[in-house]
Amino acid sequence: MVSDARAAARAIDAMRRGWPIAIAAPGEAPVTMLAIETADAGRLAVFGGDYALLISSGRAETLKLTNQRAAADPDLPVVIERAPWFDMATATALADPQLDLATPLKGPFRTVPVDRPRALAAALRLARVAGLLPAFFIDGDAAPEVTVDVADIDAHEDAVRLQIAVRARLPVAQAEDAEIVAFRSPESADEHVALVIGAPDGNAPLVRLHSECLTGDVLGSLKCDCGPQLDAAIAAIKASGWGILLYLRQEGRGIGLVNKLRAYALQDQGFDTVDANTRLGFAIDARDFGVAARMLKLLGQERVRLLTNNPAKVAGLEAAGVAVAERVPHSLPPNPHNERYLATKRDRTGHQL
Ligand SMILES: Nc1nc2c(ncn2[C@@H]2O[C@H](COP(=O)(O)OP(=O)(O)OP(=O)(O)O)[C@@H](O)[C@H]2O)c(=O)[nH]1
Ligand SMILES: [Zn+2]
Repeated sequence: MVSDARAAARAIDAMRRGWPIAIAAPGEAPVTMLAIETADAGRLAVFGGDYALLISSGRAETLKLTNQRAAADPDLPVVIERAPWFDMATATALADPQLDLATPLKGPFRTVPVDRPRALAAALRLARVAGLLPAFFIDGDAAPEVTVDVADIDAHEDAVRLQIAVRARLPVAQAEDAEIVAFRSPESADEHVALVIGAPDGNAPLVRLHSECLTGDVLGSLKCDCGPQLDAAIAAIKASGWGILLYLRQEGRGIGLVNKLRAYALQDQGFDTVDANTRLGFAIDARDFGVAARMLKLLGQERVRLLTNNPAKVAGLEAAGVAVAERVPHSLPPNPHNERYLATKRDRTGHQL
């Protein structure tokens, strides 16, 4: 099958509108699916058939529905066999952890062996990219709006076709001698940008990979350290002579704004940042730093000094062919609202604070 760069984008659009799609993987029968979050009783009736339910293994673990699996791996899907009493409310309770504590899950549910692992895992990835809860009705008889091949979904997430779209001078409050560079790829609507501060001086640039955080960067949220880290990164780069801030459109560590805010709502119920992601059915960190490496290479930089406390950022750049000559710590004083968040990063996600 010839890869169709637009197929994944069309499938994402269809899922967000509540339309059925199909995913095909080589050697597997195609899976027809309807995202639970955007479905309703009418759409489910049209989807019809003897549908089953698809959730991630992290979500299944939370619901104690694991498929004879030892450890939760968010990439491995779990399929729940159709029961005659299934309806929208049942599916919503499986998909959305908001009511886990308030309303105990009804059952019994029976999981069945996963017969099309690649297509089903790709569905969960596509839901994350679409910013939806990773949960689907599958195997209805409705005709899909679009059929997407797993190769198209891989291409959608691959930065290989990323290019510089435009460069312009952008004096900013902390650095008047800055230039903004915007990047685009044909597959993805994400427009990542780089802020190049100062002029190359022969030394490896001081680089910061900053993942988008609307609440912290724009609204001054005290729940995280993003806003102060952003300001301090620009100041540190300016003070170092020259360097590059990459502003990556990876809101919520790659799960999107709405899903991050769902995680915040779970944090209001007492779960920490790690458990909140797992309860939603996502990986703890869904980011791929290959895109950052590609941006640095397009800017001619294959050796950097990296401002971070996160070893995964160092490893991600190195794996994608950008040498990290030095890791420069980037910690800011905690406030009463983000103390626990920072402690969780240190204790559960390996941050070197
Ligand atoms: N899913 C989720 N994302 C969050 C939460 N709090 C902050 N974020 C996101 O985490 C990202 C911020 O991480 P960064 O500061 O880039 O990186 P880091 O992994 O903390 O590593 P450092 O380089 O050491 O700062 C942003 O995309 C935020 O939106 C949360 O509770 N849940
Ligand atoms: Zn933040």
